[in-house]
Amino acid sequence: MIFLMDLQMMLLDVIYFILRNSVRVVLRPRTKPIDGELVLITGSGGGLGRIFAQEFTKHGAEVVLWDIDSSSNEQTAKLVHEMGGKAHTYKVDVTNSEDVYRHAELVRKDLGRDVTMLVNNAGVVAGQRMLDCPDELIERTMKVNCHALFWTVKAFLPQMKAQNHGHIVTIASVLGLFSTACVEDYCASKFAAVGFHESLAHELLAEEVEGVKMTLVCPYIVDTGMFEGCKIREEVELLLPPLEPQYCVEQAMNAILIDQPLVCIPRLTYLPFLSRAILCSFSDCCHGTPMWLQYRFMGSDKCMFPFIDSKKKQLSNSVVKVE
Ligand SMILES: NC(=O)C1=CN([C@@H]2O[C@H](COP(=O)(O)OP(=O)(O)OC[C@H]3O[C@@H](n4cnc5c(N)ncnc54)[C@H](OP(=O)(O)O)[C@@H]3O)[C@@H](O)[C@H]2O)C=CC1
Ligand SMILES: CC1=C(/C=C/C(C)=C/C=C/C(C)=C/C=O)C(C)(C)CCC1
Repeated sequence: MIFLMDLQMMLLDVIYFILRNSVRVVLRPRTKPIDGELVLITGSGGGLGRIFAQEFTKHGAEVVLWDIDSSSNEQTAKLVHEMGGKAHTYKVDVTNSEDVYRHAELVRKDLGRDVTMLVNNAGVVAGQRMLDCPDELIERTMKVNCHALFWTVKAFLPQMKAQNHGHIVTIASVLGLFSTACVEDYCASKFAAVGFHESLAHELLAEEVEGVKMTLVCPYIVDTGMFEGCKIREEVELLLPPLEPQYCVEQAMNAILIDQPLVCIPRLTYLPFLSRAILCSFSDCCHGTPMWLQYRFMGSDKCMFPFIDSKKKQLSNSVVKVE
């Protein structure tokens, strides 16, 4: 009897949730104020990380900038200062747990308060065919894109939980939701990042920690140079051009400010995610199956080939320069 009542309650809650979210799509919910929040951004020395620093500053937050490269990170801080914002830079290798814990303590001491929002943005890709790729490069991708999430969350979540206030943002990728050829290291690490993020979100819900929010950001190709050369069929590219970095960050900020749990950018990329869930089990990744036919039609089966070639060229140019 209790089971049936619980089932009925659950179904009513699901219907209420779907209706509420349908209304939210039309009438955008109010954004939360973040002035006064202390936002830590990893990989802030360039690309999306730098723009996140500027956008959080626009909204009145104070930013802590962690990057492995000090000079590009100082550049980001300079841009923030020019906007009248407050930025604090630290040279941190997020793959090194000791380095992360030590710098987390240092931030707490230097600023006299806790980080309230964490944006895990640092990311890398090997850009080589798996069988040609040195083991260290594969390991680096796993460490930066996945292991680092454990270290930073372990460093900052306890205070967020203690104050029942905070927000954890994971910059994953659409390649954490569906995959393509020749980016095995990247897809493995981003699928792992998605799994990590989702499990943590479940943990906070199960523990009824309502004040700590989580947002998973899954962008399509962004024009930052990281995936230079990656190309799908021209006609499809008209519908799905690479994203402008500023647009990508603005969309992510909108999602963060309304506590949205997941955002795929652009929205059209929810479709391949859904189509994978419906059409594909792993065994469907074979010649002639619906998934593969779609990939081939859209040129997404070989979209990374020109990217790998351009990385190879970059590598051989830098070797020639060193010689
Ligand atoms: N560009 C794209 O097409 C897409 C990117 N993404 C994701 O968005 C995020 C940002 O990407 P994007 O801005 O394009 O990439 P960038 O390469 O421009 O920026 C990444 C930053 O992370 C830093 N970084 C790398 N390793 C470490 C480390 N061990 N410790 C601390 N910092 C580190 C880099 O420093 P350095 O330059 O010195 O290596 C760099 O400043 C990544 O997670 C990426 O996977 C998601 C979807 C699409
Ligand atoms: C696979 C695939 C597509 C192409 C996806 C590409 C090219 C994604 C690139 C993403 C990157 C570079 C993410 C970085 O984090 C389409 C056309 C959407 C159709 C469905 C299947």
